[in-house]
Amino acid sequence: MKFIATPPAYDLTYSDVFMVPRRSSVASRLDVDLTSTDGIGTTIPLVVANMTAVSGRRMAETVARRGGVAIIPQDIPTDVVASTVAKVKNSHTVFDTPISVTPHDTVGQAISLLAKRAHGAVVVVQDGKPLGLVSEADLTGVDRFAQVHEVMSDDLVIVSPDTAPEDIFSRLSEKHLTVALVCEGDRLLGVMTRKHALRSTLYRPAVDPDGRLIVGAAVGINGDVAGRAEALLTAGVDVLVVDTAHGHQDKMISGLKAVGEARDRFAEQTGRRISVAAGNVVSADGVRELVDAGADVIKVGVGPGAMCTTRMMTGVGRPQFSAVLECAAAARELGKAIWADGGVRYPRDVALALAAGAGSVMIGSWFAGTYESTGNLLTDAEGRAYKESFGMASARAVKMRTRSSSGFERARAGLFEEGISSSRMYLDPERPSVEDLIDQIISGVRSACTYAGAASLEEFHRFAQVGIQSNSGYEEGRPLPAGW
Ligand SMILES: NC(=O)C1=CN([C@@H]2O[C@H](COP(=O)(O)OP(=O)(O)OC[C@H]3O[C@@H](n4cnc5c(N)ncnc54)[C@H](OP(=O)(O)O)[C@@H]3O)[C@@H](O)[C@H]2O)C=CC1
Ligand SMILES: Nc1nc2c(ncn2[C@@H]2O[C@H](COP(=O)(O)O)[C@@H](O)[C@H]2O)c(=O)[nH]1
Ligand SMILES: [K+]
Repeated sequence: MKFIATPPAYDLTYSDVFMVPRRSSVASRLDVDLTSTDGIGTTIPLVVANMTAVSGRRMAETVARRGGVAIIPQDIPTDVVASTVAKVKNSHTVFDTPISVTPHDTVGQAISLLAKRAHGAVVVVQDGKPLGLVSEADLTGVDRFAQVHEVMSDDLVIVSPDTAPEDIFSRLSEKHLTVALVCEGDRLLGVMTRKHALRSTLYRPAVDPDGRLIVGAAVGINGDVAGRAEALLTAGVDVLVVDTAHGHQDKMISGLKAVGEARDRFAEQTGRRISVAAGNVVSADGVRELVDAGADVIKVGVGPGAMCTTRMMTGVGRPQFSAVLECAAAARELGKAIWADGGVRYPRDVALALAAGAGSVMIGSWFAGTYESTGNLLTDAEGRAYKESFGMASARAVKMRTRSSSGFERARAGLFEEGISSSRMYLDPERPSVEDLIDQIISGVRSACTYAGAASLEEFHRFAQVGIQSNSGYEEGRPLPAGW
């Protein structure tokens, strides 16, 4: 990446910068390969942040199906992470996991399950065999105690797993239906919507050497760090993340070394070396020390996160574009990669982080407002759907994390909060699913690459030309849907 003019002496955020197009020989946005350069195995450069309000099983399987990876947070007990990993590994790599009810379940039960998936349908199944489908329209205005077989539709599109996505799309379009049931014999394997059919030709799932979806998990720097790392490796995680607010500290370095040793033992036993990510830091020195202590990927970002109050509480942190640029260069010199963690609100921010040299971009709060995040779907007084989100250093998260300590210690730890305990992340009615957000981000990034003449992320980083803009420069780029 190069600046088109001498950069200023102060640090820059994503909003401070823009990219200038270059002559391109990349004929189509579909010709851009977005495989991450971080070596984790993702086919798009997106990582879901290890935040309790964001990253769980549904998020993990959905994102991995499109080529990214989710990190299960450090506050989730190890046995729960193990069962989450097992479920993700058992999920189909192409078809979405259905929600099913039996014919005699109630309409109320079906309604409560609908919001668990973005595809908007519940399959009525008896003895493993699908009998019908219920969608929101079938359930609206019906007595909650009615049984689903009374309202279900039995006009179904049933396809075998080897049906081409184009065929599934056409069969659904002909019948004006949204969801196809994918069955092997009588057995329901999964579901595919028209949009899923399109997506399955645009994305490649992120899979492990056995062809199963990948998922990561985090470990903090307190307690039995090596013990948790060993248990997570045994559970089958594909990436381990050693995570704390101030990653450039002694306890991180010793914890990271212990995790690296556990990883190496696991590699000796199984022949598979799992990558370790660690952070957060915002300086080249921090990167070098964490690489030295055994990290393959360095997590970069102090203070940019949407739930994060660190900069306002402490004055500490660094504008994220400059942090990513410096840390990516330091990691690259050592043959390692970084993740740009936090502060991403638009596809342009993802593109700029990749231009600055990030291997992948970590997103938390933006994905909190989706069907797939962990929280329950709530509605406000105006009927708008939202999920509750909170920071991992908020008093709420600290209380959870210190649940085994005394009441006194928990209360004292709660005083050191550096995050928001409760915020509403509204679902975008146009893009309520994390897959919709991924579509938007990835189309933006593909396009950014072709403007730079890049057919891969490595080329994008090499070719990108970046300028500095004023506030009015940024404002000029914003759409004005309501006129002026
Ligand atoms: N990227 C970011 O900007 C930030 C991210 N977070 C996220 O919040 C989560 C919790 O992280 P964390 O608060 O580190 O909690 P942890 O539970 O991981 O504990 C952090 C440990 O580091 C010690 N420590 C020393 N200096 C600091 C410091 N300046 N800030 C925090 N801890 C310090 C703490 O001791 P003691 O409590 O005795 O001081 C404690 O033992 C993580 O997921 C992290 O990524 C949190 C803040 C900033
Ligand atoms: N200072 C804090 N940082 C936090 C907290 N919870 C999460 N985080 C960091 O934010 C990113 C995600 O950023 P986002 O803008 O996409 O939401 C996450 O990975 C952490 O590094 C917190 O409570 N305080
Ligand atoms: K912030």
